[in-house]
Amino acid sequence: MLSLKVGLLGGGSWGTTVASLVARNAPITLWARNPDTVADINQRHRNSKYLGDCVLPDKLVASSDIEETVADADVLVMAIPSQNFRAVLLEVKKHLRPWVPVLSLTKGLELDTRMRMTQIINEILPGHPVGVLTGPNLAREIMAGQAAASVIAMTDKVILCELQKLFNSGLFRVYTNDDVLGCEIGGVLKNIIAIAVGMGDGQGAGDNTRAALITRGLAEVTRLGVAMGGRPETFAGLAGMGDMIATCTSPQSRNRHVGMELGKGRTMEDISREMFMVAEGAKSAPAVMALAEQYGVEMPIAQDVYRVVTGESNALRAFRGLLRVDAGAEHEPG
Ligand SMILES: NC(=O)C1=CN([C@@H]2O[C@H](COP(=O)(O)OP(=O)(O)OC[C@H]3O[C@@H](n4cnc5c(N)ncnc54)[C@H](O)[C@@H]3O)[C@@H](O)[C@H]2O)C=CC1
Ligand SMILES: O=C(CO)COP(=O)(O)O
Repeated sequence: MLSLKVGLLGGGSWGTTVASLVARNAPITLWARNPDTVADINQRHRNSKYLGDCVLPDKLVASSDIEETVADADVLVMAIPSQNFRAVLLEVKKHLRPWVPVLSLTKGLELDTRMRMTQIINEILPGHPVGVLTGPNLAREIMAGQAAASVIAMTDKVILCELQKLFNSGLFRVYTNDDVLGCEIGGVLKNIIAIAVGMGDGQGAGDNTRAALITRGLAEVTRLGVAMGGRPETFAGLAGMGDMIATCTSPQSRNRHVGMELGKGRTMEDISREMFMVAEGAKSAPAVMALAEQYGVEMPIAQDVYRVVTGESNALRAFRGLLRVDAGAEHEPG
């Protein structure tokens, strides 16, 4: 057991899953804003709302007191959806000790500012080492004890290796990477492509179509990621291709689910009304398109997803539109 104390904020599916992984290696407190979730975790070792009947480790302690969770933490982990991330971090700032590493699990951009979560952390908590944990990691599968791999990215190599030990276990292999931007943006952008794939699947598209969308989707994700400063090989790794495959093909993915429902002709408003979990791709799409414009990168698939989630177009038209885009050289020079 490591002696580092971990505070994790966010009592949803992924926050609870990662807290359960860490509980094997180090003492951890999970902060959830909903007192029923806190009671469920502490008394029944379940998070029934988000993870059904999955049994959580006895050692996992939950709290509804953010100060208690953060004040003596040696490491802070953020599992708060992107549009609420800043507000929670501002609350944290009052209680966190200096230099404590802060790790984001969140796969979205802040809509108003187009900022990545690590940029928000740097702005609000300057001086704290900042990183991300990301990869093909569907929460329920991991809770069911299935093997998975992930990437932890941070520029400080010494802290990175210490943090790797917190999350790594037999069935959850954690690799290290120093390309924070590439890993983080890979996790954001694959959600948009998963919506596109869902839109196709919802209309009964075939396996060839799905493979084409995933592959061409990865090409445009890589173009934007590299233009922003990420490394090409990151997008061929777990945080890029790996997460793209898992999210675009799994019935467990919330982003793909949103796409499927759009593909069946439903509106975003209708779909959101029924969902209590976050689908980050739908929220981040406008910020992604703004970044594509800023960096002068063409993203025809993301552009169509953007038009559909904002109600400017519908899934059927989007698909036809994609087929009309001229097919150029597969690999652009440069
Ligand atoms: N579920 C998964 O398999 C994975 C999710 N992620 C990412 O992790 C992040 C969190 O996702 P999930 O836990 O799955 O979402 P979720 O929808 O299951 O849960 C979100 C949680 O955040 C809490 N929350 C929202 N706003 C809050 C606020 N202002 N203060 C306190 N708590 C607040 C909600 O109460 C809820 O407990 C997302 O960015 C997602 O893309 C990453 C990898 C896997
Ligand atoms: O990020 C994820 C898997 O790696 C989870 O994807 P969804 O948010 O689409 O469920």
